Amino acid sequence: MTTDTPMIFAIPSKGRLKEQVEAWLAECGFRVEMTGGARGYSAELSGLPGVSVRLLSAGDIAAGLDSGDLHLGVTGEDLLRERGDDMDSRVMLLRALGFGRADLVVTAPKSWLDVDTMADIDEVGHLHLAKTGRRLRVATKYVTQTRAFFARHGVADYRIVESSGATEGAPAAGAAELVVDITTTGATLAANGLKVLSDGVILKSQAQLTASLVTPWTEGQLDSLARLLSVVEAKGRARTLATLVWPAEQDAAGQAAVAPFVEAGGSRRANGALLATGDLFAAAAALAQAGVEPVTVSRPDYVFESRSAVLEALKGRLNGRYLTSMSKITEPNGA
Ligand SMILES: Nc1ncnc2c1ncn2[C@@H]1O[C@H](COP(=O)(O)OP(=O)(O)OP(=O)(O)O)[C@@H](O)[C@H]1O
Ligand SMILES: O=P(O)(O)OC[C@H]1O[C@H](OP(=O)(O)OP(=O)(O)O)[C@H](O)[C@@H]1O
Ligand SMILES: [Mg+2]
Repeated sequence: MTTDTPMIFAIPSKGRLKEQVEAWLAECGFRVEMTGGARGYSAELSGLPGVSVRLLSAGDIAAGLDSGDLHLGVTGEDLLRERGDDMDSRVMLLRALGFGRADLVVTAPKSWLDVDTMADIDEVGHLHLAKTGRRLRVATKYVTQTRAFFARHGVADYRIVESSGATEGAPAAGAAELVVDITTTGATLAANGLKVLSDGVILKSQAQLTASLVTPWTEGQLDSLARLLSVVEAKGRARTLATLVWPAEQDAAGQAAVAPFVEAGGSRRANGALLATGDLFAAAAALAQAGVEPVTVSRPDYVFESRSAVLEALKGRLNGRYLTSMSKITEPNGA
């Protein structure tokens, strides 16, 4: 079924996530076709009608999912969590995409030799306040997550200095004592003489395919999501599996040899099996041992399954809450 109002799907228009998102979509077999010219900010996905693609900054995608202006988007989990401690009530993370990885961390100057943990920060905070009458300053643009993390560790004697760029330079510039920022290679922290506290990892972030729970979803829009998700999940599954094929006349011996691997997370095929790639060499050895040959191995492009647990979980969360009046969600039936 095609919808009259398309599902709105936002992807990064710039920055470090842009190319990786485009590569991921291409790998799934979708082409992003710009509508309104190559320099426009709207597009369609080839082969997937009913989806309107918007190109936005990663930060705006998090905001649009949170406000309900978008149905679906790809952005960093760090940016989503920054929308509020209660963000899980407004958006649902559908799938971690394995790229755009960055850690949100609490850092202190390397020269603070006695400081290694959040408990040390608590102590230093008290001392600093007693000695100077001022609170320890923490430079960050991740205010929400910094507050929640410091509270969880019982650290109260600090204040946040909001920073929107070059945050790691704050201590050297005399603008703050501590820094909370994201790091990937650690090069920026090292260049600024900062170290990550041993219990200072606030979030291990990566790009997430995310649905808004506050936008009204029609049945047709959920159908579009179902099609997109089935392809994305089929591609993800394919990456973890390999197909083994052996001669028909040796099928009984072949199936017996791979039975333990099928049980551990594979499935039988006619004259072959679909197995976890991690089991591949052990299975090949078992087949050789049983005298089954030749065995050919290939990687599937997609492995489709009829149900998506993630989609059913999303429907469960939407059920009766934000659906438009015309649409009705069928409960996942146990059949
Ligand atoms: N090394 C990194 N540095 C910064 N962001 C990274 C890094 N690796 C992954 N990311 C992720 O990329 C996203 C931010 O991307 P980007 O800076 O392009 O977007 P933006 O913040 O919306 O744009 P702008 O910084 O221009 O406002 C975040 O989710 C972040 O976690
Ligand atoms: O651990 P690293 O590999 O060194 O990467 C982390 C740094 O990269 C990003 O800055 P960016 O260059 O995007 O500048 P920004 O501060 O303007 O976002 C991020 O804010 C960190 O400063
Ligand atoms: Mg940035």
